Amino acid sequence: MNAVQQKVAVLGGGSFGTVIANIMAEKGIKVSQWMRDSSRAEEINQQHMNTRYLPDYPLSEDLWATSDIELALKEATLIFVSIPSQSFRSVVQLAKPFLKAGQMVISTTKGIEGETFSLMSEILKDELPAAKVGVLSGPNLAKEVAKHQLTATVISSDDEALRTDVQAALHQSYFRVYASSDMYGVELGGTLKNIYAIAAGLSAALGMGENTKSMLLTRSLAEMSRFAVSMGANPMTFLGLAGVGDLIVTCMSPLSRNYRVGYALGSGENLEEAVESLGEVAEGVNTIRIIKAKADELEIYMPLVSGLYEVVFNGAHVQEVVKALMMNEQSSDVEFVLPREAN
Ligand SMILES: NC(=O)C1=CN([C@@H]2O[C@H](COP(=O)(O)OP(=O)(O)OC[C@H]3O[C@@H](n4cnc5c(N)ncnc54)[C@H](OP(=O)(O)O)[C@@H]3O)[C@@H](O)[C@H]2O)C=CC1
Ligand SMILES: O=C(CO)COP(=O)(O)O
Repeated sequence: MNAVQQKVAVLGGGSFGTVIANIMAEKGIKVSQWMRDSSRAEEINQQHMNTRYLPDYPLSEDLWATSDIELALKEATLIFVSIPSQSFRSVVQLAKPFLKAGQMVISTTKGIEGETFSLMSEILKDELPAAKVGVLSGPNLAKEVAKHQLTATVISSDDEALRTDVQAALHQSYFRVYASSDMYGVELGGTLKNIYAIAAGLSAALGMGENTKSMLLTRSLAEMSRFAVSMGANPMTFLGLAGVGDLIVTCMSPLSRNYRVGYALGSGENLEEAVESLGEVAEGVNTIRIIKAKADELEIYMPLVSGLYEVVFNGAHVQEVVKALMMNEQSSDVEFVLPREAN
């Protein structure tokens, strides 16, 4: 089907759901955006704004929002789910009675379900066994996309038709969509980098230099790819937009909510205050806890995650943790070239 003839539904009324829906509405695709708050849906329909999540960014007059999930999903062939990981499964369950076999359902969520250690694609497969599943992830700060800053992302799926349909639906003069078949790697890239964005924000608040930033980013990439490979992902995925690309943007931009939580912690706020003052989702906070538990269980070496966990949840002093990290046994640079054990 021609992209413009598709009917698309986006589940989620936050910053990312809104920009994704808006990209497609701007190019004439029929889009319905579902959100639980009917007054916000009215605001999008009448004022063409989402002032809670994207203040100051005018939206397409063709973007239509509703709080009626059945209506939103009616006749939709492509469905994006842009809901924080903690509520993702419950929203998919809400949508389930209105979905048909063979529909394409794509997660844009960068998090893990703690109780089951499921990525969002796994929740989709679990809840909707007859759907075609994909994930969209990459360096995509919602507020920059809303301003039409030139941006690229990745669509990953085993299903070639899904990849090409999403590329066609989202391609814009300011938005490019690259394809991947490593769904697990793409999804883990987007999820894990949130942890290191908290570490980067924290270090920025403490005045780290450029050498330190570079070391932190590169060792974060080493650690996240080590974890992902031990879970079955392809390390080459981490060279792409969904790996190093998303790590760079999230660790360097104060627009990142995870970076902002880290910055607030480094400026002396406690975790509760930092999350409260943000007022939006920062997936990395839960992800630290979930990944730390998994790394301990599987004995995966993740010194940055362990150190950050101590600082964020156990009140350890950053300087002490940093000193211990720096004095650790020296190791291999790229362990896919020189294995750590061989050093
Ligand atoms: N923002 C960004 O730059 C990007 C975000 N992402 C990812 O997209 C996902 C969504 O993030 P984002 O849109 O930014 O989040 P926001 O915090 O901006 O918005 C969250 C949205 O989810 C809704 N929501 C939460 N729980 C429920 C529920 N139980 N039922 C219905 N709606 C619910 C909220 O509704 P309500 O307002 O009523 O509470 C709100 O509309 C995250 O995993 C994030 O990592 C990915 C790329 C970029
Ligand atoms: O994933 C993002 C950019 O790609 C958004 O990051 P935050 O959730 O930290 O704002």
